[in-house]
Amino acid sequence: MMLSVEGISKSYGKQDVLHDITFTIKEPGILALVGPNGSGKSTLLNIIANLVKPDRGEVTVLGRPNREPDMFRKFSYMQDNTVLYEYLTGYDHLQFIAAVQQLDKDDILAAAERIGTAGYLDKKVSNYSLGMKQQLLLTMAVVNKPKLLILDEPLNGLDPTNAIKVRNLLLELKEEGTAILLSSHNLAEIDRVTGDVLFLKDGRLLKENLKTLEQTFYVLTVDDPEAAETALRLAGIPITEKTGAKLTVTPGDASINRLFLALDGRGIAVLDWEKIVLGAEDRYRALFGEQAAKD
Ligand SMILES: Nc1ncnc2c1ncn2[C@@H]1O[C@H](COP(=O)(O)OP(=O)(O)OP(=O)(O)O)[C@@H](O)[C@H]1O
Repeated sequence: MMLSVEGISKSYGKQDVLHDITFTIKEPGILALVGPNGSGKSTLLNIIANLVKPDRGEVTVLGRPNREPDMFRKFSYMQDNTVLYEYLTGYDHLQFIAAVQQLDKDDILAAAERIGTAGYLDKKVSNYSLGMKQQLLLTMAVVNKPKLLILDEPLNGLDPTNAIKVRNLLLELKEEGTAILLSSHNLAEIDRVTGDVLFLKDGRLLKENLKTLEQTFYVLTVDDPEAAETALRLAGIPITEKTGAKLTVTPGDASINRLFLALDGRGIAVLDWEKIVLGAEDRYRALFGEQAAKD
């Protein structure tokens, strides 16, 4: 078990920010945390990292309570850039972490090369752009090669080139056996790195796997829509919409082959077809509405 979050609740005064949040990460992979501004994403990540105390609930990291003093060695938490010191260099920041984590200079340089910060480590953070700060934070998070990596908005402020680099890095880390929990507002990027999404709504979690078959639709254009409707119903394949010659079907567990066979068996010709997989943004709109999607 990489991470277990069990019954976490947190209020600030009368405001119920998190209500009985429970989820686990059992194996290496990427899990995204999504919700509108102020929905409690940072509060939840801060609680997991033991920076904020919950009112109720337990967090265990790699099988041990997150409150144990040396737990900071086991996982990394990338917060926003307010944790950086403007008057120190990037190297100073990494040296501090290396001292605490008992790492050496080679570890620092390897992480800096990997993330692309090596060229400006000797500059003071006050001279960094938003994207450079973001990359330094990421270097600080990966330098100890953690098994569990928690990232709060890792793509903030990155230009497309660096966003692609970070995306590839996340996918590489996953392949190397890292479990990653990240919050992000960039739903298109989430679709590119994972289908596992936790949506935070009104203090409660909705766990979704966006790559499941319920998120997959086929839009078929057929020569005889009435006969096709009957054939698909008989085959137990649900039709969610019918407009003229176009049928939208959700085959569920049924394969696309079965769908074609059901039609072909009755001599119905499929003139055109399109596969549509709903992503994080579609699901976000359905849960939070159009307004929230513009946040
Ligand atoms: N220390 C605190 N004291 C009082 N209220 C707080 C505190 N920290 C957070 N809150 C409130 O809790 C709610 C959730 O805040 P949080 O920062 O966790 O949201 P978020 O989902 O990370 O938002 P964003 O996407 O804008 O970063 C907000 O209404 C915020 O005002």
